[in-house]
Amino acid sequence: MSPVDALAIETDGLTKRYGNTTAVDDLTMQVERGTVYGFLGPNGAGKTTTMRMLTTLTRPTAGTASVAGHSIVDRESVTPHIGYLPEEPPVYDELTGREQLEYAAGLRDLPDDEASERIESLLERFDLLEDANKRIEDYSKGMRQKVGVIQAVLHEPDVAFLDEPTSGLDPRAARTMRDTIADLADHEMTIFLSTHILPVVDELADTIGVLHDGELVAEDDPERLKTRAETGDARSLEDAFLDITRDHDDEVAAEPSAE
Ligand SMILES: Nc1ncnc2c1ncn2[C@@H]1O[C@H](COP(=O)(O)OP(=O)(O)OP(=O)(O)O)[C@@H](O)[C@H]1O
Repeated sequence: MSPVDALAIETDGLTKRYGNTTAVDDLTMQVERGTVYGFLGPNGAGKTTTMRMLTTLTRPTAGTASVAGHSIVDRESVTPHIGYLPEEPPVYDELTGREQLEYAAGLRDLPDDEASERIESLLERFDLLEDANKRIEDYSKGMRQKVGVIQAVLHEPDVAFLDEPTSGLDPRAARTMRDTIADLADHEMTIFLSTHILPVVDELADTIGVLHDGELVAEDDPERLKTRAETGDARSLEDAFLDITRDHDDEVAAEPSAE
C-alpha cells in the first residue's frame, strides 16, 4: 500500500463559509485507514460542517478532500464507501427498527441474506431484538441512536463518520457502543468520531484533532496531547482540551486588531 492509499481521509485547505461566518477555515488533515480519529472542538467549532462536507452533504467553499480515495465532489463514488451517523439519526418514525434497517440495507444494495444476518447480529449486540418490531415513533432517544449507528455501519463502509454516537445511551449501551467502535476499527474500518464526551475519545482514538473556530489547532495521539509541552507533566484529556482551546482564544485576543 502506498502512503496515499493508506489514507482514509485527506483534506487540503478545506473551507466552508456561510455569509460572513467561516465555519471551517483552511483545514488540512490526513487520517490513516483503519484508525479511530477523535475530532474534538467547542460548540460551533465546525465539526459538523466538516463532517457534512466529507460525507458530501454540503459543498466546500474552497479546498479539496478525498475519502476512501475518492474526491468528495464525486458524490456517487464516495457514498458507497462511507457511513454517517449525524447528530439526529435519520430514521422514519412510521417504520419499525427492523424495517428501518432493512430499508437502509436495501439502499446499500446488500444481498438479503447478508443483510438480515448483520441486522440480527447488530440488533442483538445492541439489545434491541425485543423492540425490533416496534415502530420507531415509540422508541426512546437511546433506541433511536442505536438504530442510527447500526444503519451507519451495516454495509461495512471503509469510513464511518459518527457524530456523538453515545448520545442518549445508558452506561451499558455506551459500553457496547465503545466496544463496537473498537471492533470495527480492528476490522480495518476507519472511524471519524466527534464527541464532547472526552473519555470516549481518550479510550478509542489513535489520533485526536482539536478544531477551534474552524481551524485545526492541535493534532496528536492522546498520550502526547495529554503531556504538557512546557513541563512534560501528565494532564487529563479534559485539561488538555481546555488548555488548547484557551491558548487559542488568548492568541486570537492578542492579535492586533485589523481596524
Ligand atoms: N447552515 C448554516 N448556515 C449558517 N451558518 C451555519 C450553518 N451551519 C453551521 N453554521 C455555523 O458554522 C459554525 C460551525 O457550526 P458547526 O455546527 O459545524 O459546529 P460544531 O463544531 O459541530 O458545533 P457543536 O459542537 O455545537 O455541534 C457555527 O458558527 C454555526 O453557526
